[in-house]
Amino acid sequence: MKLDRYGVLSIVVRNSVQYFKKAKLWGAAEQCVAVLRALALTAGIIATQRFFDAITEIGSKNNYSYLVRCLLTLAFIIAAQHILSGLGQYLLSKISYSNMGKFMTDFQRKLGRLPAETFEDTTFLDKAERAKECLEYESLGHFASVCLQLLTYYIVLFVSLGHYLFQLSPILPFVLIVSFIPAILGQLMQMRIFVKLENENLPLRRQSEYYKKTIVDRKFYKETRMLGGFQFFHKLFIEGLQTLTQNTWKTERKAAILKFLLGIITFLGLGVSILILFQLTISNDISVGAFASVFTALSQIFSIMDEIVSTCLSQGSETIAQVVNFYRLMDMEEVSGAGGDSDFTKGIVAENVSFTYPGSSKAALHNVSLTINKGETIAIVGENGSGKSTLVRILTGLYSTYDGKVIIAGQDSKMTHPDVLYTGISGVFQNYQRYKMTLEENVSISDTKQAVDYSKINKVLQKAEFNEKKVNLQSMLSPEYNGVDLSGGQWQRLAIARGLYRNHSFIILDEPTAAIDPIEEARLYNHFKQIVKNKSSIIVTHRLGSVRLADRIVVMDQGKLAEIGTHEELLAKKGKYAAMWQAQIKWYEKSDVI
Ligand SMILES: Nc1ncnc2c1ncn2[C@@H]1O[C@H](COP(=O)(O)OP(=O)(O)OP(=O)(O)O)[C@@H](O)[C@H]1O
Repeated sequence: MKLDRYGVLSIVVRNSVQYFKKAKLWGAAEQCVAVLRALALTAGIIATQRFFDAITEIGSKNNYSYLVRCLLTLAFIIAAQHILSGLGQYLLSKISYSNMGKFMTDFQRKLGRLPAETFEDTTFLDKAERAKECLEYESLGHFASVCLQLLTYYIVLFVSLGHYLFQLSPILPFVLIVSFIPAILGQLMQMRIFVKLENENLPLRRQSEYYKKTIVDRKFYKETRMLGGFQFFHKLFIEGLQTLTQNTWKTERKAAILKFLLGIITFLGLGVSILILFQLTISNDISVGAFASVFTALSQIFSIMDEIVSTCLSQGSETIAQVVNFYRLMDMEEVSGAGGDSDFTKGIVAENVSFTYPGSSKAALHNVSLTINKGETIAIVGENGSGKSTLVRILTGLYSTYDGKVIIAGQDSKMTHPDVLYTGISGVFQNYQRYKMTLEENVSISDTKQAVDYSKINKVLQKAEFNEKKVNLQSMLSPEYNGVDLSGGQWQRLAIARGLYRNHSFIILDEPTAAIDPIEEARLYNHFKQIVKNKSSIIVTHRLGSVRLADRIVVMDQGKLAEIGTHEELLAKKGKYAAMWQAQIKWYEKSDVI
């Protein structure tokens, strides 16, 4: 029989093995302590019985030394129980923290090795978010710990305690277990109710969190205030919160009634167990000491059973879905490919490339063929959604699940490892990052494999015309960390400097210039063309004044390469480019850029 890779048993075994691999000797120590805790608990009940028996017999036997020995044994066992319990807690938290870090590292490494296009898939992003939550709440460690404790603590406890009770009366362990069945059923029903509640509440909670952000988050608040959106978002936030509270309250009420009814049945079971004990004592089948020890231990036994059900069944079954999601993600196929040496004199060649985003039914690119020669600057223009950025991502080797063929610097992008492809490629994209770090780090982060080259940082900042006087290389660029913020335009120049700092033979500017006016952008791009002389480059923009000096211009339309040629050739063609140029020419009329 073949085991389902994501079935409960497989996942329990896999997660426990991972837990042990990460915790090593500490994990073995934790389980040994769990066995000793279980044995100490049973030993405590037996020692209590012996102690009570010794007291009841003291009048007839006068055996004081035996009584003292029983008392000392009991005291020793109780002390051992406390020490073992503390040790167990210590080991659990020690392993939890160190394992959480190790699982998190595995997870981050895995994300780093997944194909870039995976991150365009919203269902994947949702799964990754849930896997992150699973790690943050230490669910993997807790789940492994619960499963292992089931073996090393609860089973050992039940065998040892059950054996003791069975010796007193074979019916006693049976009654205890039967009287606990309603509690098990109750927990299962509660679990279902709460899982349903969680499924209903999850999207509502995310939405409410989002509305809260629109009011208080730095990214949103300016627009929210300016547009007078506070009341609107606040109302949505309150409505969401009310629905969440109502749902929770209804479920809690249902669960409380259920718990109360089942509690009565369990209480009756407890009563029956006491009656049996009483009967056994009266008929001299068990000693008074045995009655006293089991009677005092009954509530402890019940709370242990309750613990098993709530920890193992309830928490365990809630967590398993998260754990399965985590391992499914960890099993996702990674980017792979051969090594090799890139040769950028061979340029970049795309042949009949088509691409559809994961989860999308419409192709973003259809049959695009394009060659970029060494030292050539290609501009890509086209309307919103025409496929410019997608084409760039494929030409730089970021996406590899396309149809057709792409050869980057002599390497087939589907067969070559991305690390090889990215060597020699640099880029600045629309949503470039504003790192909350120093100016120096913000630039040098694009080439962390080399030692920081300060003169190169200054040079690229100059080339990108970054001229913010109030900062130096060590200035922290974030008001949140007592630093300064830059204007949108300066951030864009800084992003271009970052792109130039990285060693490259092929560079892409994918519209990082929206915060710069059209004339300034055109000037910057013309300057850029001089900087990247002898290197292949791509400029993506909507503003045609910036692309006039490109060696060739590619016009994208609905995922297809509609036109290609120099500015003059495309104007002469009187096609899409010529129409776009006519529409924009007035932007540049009074400037000497074009
Ligand atoms: N993550 C995604 N999932 C599904 N479809 C996407 C995704 N990203 C882009 N698309 C779609 O692919 C097509 C091409 O998008 P792309 O971003 O390449 O266009 P673009 O020309 O760069 O647009 P813009 O000028 O607005 O940046 C569009 O129809 C877009 O809706």
